[in-house]
Amino acid sequence: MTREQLFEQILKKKSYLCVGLDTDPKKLPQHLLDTEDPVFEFNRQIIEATADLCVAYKPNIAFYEAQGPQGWVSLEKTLQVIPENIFTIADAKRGDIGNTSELYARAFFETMQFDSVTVAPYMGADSVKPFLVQEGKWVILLALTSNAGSQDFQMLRLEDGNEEYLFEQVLRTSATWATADQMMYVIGATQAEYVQRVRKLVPNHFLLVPGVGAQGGSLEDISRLGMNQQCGLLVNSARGIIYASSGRDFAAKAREAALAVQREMEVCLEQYVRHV
Ligand SMILES: O=c1ccn([C@@H]2O[C@H](COP(=O)(O)O)[C@@H](O)[C@H]2O)c(=O)[nH]1
Repeated sequence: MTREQLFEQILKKKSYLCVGLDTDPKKLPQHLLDTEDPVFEFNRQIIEATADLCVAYKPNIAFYEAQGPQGWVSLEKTLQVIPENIFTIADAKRGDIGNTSELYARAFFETMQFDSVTVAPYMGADSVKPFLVQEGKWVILLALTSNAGSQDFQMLRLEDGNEEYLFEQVLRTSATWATADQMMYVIGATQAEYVQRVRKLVPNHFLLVPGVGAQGGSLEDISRLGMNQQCGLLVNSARGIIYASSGRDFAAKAREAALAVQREMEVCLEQYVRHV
């Protein structure tokens, strides 16, 4: 999917919601446990209930890997039921020496047909570039994450005369590896106060923003400070949507939660994106 196609979907749905499919077998509604593949059945119903309200789905790969071979089967089946025009993100946080990264890229872009994969920047250019060779596929690079530990390295000040934060150096350097048509960045919703610094370095890139909902980040703040004229944001919520209810009504309640976010997004789009 291209940046323009993604923006078209955002305008059409008046939404930049990414639903996180962080499906924990321990949290599944009781009545699904008798089905052949409860994780898939849960995802299928969540997707059916939310597909018109979101523009992306982001399964966090940990939830599937932890289940062994059956987890990979559930993930593959889930990918098959995501409608074509919805952007898919493998939140896998990969990256290794070049030849290993090539195989990670093959795993997520060929064996499984994801549109994008999250990648850690710590090993540098040769660990990221193998994910950039396939047209239409995206790298989403970790830049300023939503967790408290982001302070440990990402917020270190560099003694380079500019006193930049390390995350700013990551943005500056990695922006030379790929254009805004192939690279996005993870910026936590809990980091809204730094988003203007991010936008100075990468004004046109899409930002994948986790951390609203369960982690307490503000959708309004991140939208006001982080939007560009093509929206430029995919805001993820997982637990706040998929676990809105643990009962038989889980899909209907997930829809209600997604709808509430989409309505807030519609207002933000009208306010902050000029040609909406
Ligand atoms: O900085 C980051 C990077 C990734 N995540 C992932 O996003 C979701 C958030 O889930 P919620 O339930 O909406 O909190 C999850 O998969 C994280 O691993 C992040 O939270 N922060």
